Amino acid sequence: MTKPAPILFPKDFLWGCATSAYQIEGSPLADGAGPSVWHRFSHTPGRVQDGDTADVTCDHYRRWESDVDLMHSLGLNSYRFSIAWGRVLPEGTGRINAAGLDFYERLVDRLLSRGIQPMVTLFHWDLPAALDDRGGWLNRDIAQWFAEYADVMFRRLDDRVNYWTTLNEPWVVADGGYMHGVLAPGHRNIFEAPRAAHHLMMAHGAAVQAYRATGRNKIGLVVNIEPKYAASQSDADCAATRRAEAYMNRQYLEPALLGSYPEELHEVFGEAWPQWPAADLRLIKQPLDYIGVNYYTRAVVRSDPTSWPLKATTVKQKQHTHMETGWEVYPQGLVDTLLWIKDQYGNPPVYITENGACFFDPPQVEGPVLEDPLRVDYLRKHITAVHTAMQRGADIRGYFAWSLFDNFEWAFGFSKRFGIVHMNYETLKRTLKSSAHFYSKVIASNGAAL
Ligand SMILES: N=[N+]=NCCCCNC(=O)[C@@H]1[C@H]2[C@H](O)[C@@H](O)[C@H](O)[C@@H](CO)[C@@H]12
Repeated sequence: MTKPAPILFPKDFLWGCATSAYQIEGSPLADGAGPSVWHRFSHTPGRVQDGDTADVTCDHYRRWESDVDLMHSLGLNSYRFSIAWGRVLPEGTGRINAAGLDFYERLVDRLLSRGIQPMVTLFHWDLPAALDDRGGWLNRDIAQWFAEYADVMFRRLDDRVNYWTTLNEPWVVADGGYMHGVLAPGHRNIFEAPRAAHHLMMAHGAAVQAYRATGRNKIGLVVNIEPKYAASQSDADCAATRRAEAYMNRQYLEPALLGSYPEELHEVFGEAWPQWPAADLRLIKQPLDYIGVNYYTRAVVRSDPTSWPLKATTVKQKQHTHMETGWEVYPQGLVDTLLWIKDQYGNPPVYITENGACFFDPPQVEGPVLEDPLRVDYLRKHITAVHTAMQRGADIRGYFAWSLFDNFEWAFGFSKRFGIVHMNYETLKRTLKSSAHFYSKVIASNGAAL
């Protein structure tokens, strides 16, 4: 029996971790920063589990130098983070806050000095509250507001940042923030959700268009993809699965890549689905250098006429492990997702911009390392899935584990831990988990340690 050939990734493959500003920085109002909708939302009683806020969280705003050194010690060759729009433009447009720009410039310079490539996300959900007061994602003008902010960042950092992302997961903002009201800004309105989604994508297009005027590097869009599998071959279950796939996975990819929306959205939104001007879709469909895919789990879907608005519901797969969020662990779903993108959208360059899991970590035991075997197994199987898809022709350029640290998990507060590094929120001590050591070995061996 010959040993299987060792898994090896390309020499220039990006190996990183991902975070976002509101989730790790803390000090949301320091040095002239303007509040975001998430600062407002987390300070609104009842919105976030246990009343948690990100006023401190990982205190990365003050500990960023040693945090970059920690990334370097793990052997990361890239790091995906986001800019807090309100630190740079406290009112969202107009006046620039120099201290905010300086923070991100210093962070980028330190990353580069440690041989770590920054991948910078311009919007990771923390919209300036001042813009929400002007309608936020419901105001068509936001496309220009976002392009203005993006241009400020391009002009300051494009000489050092090689990878830009406009938006992180527009689906979560539209679905959580406007359809179901469980995320900032907390609206529950089927007429608002498609408009917010559309204006998010117009903002994406306007920022890419602005980038092409001066930019010299790469820019893309990050979407969360959750592959949908019909619970049965019945017409009802197959139709429900198509609706779910259109609503979550195609509603953002297809205007960006094809300049059109899936037909199923008319059925999903009914009278709430507007007739968008063709010029809007032309703005959204800007040539991209890559697609970022955030993958966590899959969904097995059946028809459910009582479920709003999809008339579809997820069928729990009790035979598989689940995370603390209730998400099924299903590595094959990542292979299927990457091959679906390859086959449906012309094999665009893809980065896995987020992949990770939150399990109930064992209580912190004394000692240098926290054991988290379930997360090691999750990462091993999903990184192997990436390699499998690459061997079958998918053009994957990098992988970012979510997340570097345990951090503020939105409406879950601090109750969910996705980090490969444990965060003690009282002492702010960072402690490597065994998943950090595992990931470090995978990077050092370029995959052979899987
Ligand atoms: N049902 N369900 N299925 C899965 C749908 C996942 C949608 N949420 C995400 O992808 C968020 C992404 C976000 O970027 C990050 O800021 C979050 O911390 C992680 C972890 O939550 C993930």
